[in-house]
Amino acid sequence: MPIRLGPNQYGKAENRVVRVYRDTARHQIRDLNVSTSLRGRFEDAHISGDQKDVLPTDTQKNTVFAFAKKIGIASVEEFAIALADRYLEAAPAAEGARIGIQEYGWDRIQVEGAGHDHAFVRSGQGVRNTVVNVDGRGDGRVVQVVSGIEDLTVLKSTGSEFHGFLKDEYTTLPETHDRILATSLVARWRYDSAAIARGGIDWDKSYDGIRALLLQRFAEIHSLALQQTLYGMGEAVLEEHPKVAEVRFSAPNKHHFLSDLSPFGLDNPGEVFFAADRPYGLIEAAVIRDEASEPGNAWHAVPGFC
Ligand SMILES: O=c1[nH]c(=O)c2[nH]c(=O)[nH]c2[nH]1
Repeated sequence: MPIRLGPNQYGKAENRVVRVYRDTARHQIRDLNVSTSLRGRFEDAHISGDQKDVLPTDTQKNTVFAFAKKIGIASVEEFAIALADRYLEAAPAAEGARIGIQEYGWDRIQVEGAGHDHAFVRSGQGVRNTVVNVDGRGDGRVVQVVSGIEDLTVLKSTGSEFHGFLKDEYTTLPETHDRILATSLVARWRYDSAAIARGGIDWDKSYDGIRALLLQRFAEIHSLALQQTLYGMGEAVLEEHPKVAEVRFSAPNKHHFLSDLSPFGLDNPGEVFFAADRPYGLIEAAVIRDEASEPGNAWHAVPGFC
């Protein structure tokens, strides 16, 4: 029976590494969840069981911690690219490496109006992430970076409408000119591969700017649908960040239904809502620059995006 090995990759998932910078009394920390994967010519490992080409996942884990000390974590993107390059150097059978990182933010605890030197509180608004794919080695290698934010829960209590939609015999949804709009946003943006190759991207600054812009546009756009809000947010990112080639969103529409208080003789002009858990609308969209570079493997194994 003709049978062959299909797509495969292997690595160490969810290495939780915390790097403390303690060169001065004012410490800094970076708190990461790093998942590594190698892909390439690994048929022997699967078919005959010969592991000569396999750089163990344990070694991949050790490299994450050793690199956190040796090169530090300037940004999740830089750290991921350095790890990918290292694995490709160490494992000749590997043709590509994928490094996914989530970063948990920590704010300084405020004590008497000042941020404490070494006590932190987890920042609660969205988890930064990146997925880096490197194919090949040396000058000809292709580096793709998709960075983003997840679990960014936002709500506006007005400035959102939904009407004029298609109706059939099963439609019961009332049209509304004033509703709550809320979502737990996942946004990912792909950097142009040519811009990455030229270098000089300030990854942390770019992340901070895009995050702030997404929030600003969510607040400012008078929404006619979550779809239109997402498009407007993506458009703003592409306009202000020339090194970004495309933005993709996955946004659950966290429905807030007006509670019917009429049985109790009470009116309810948009004041009391039932926050439904499920089902939820799931709105997903990509906003793409016309002359964007080809994505190549950029979206490799990034689930949840159309
Ligand atoms: O912003 C929305 N988009 C939809 O597609 C949709 N569908 C729905 O029932 N409510 C909403 N809201």
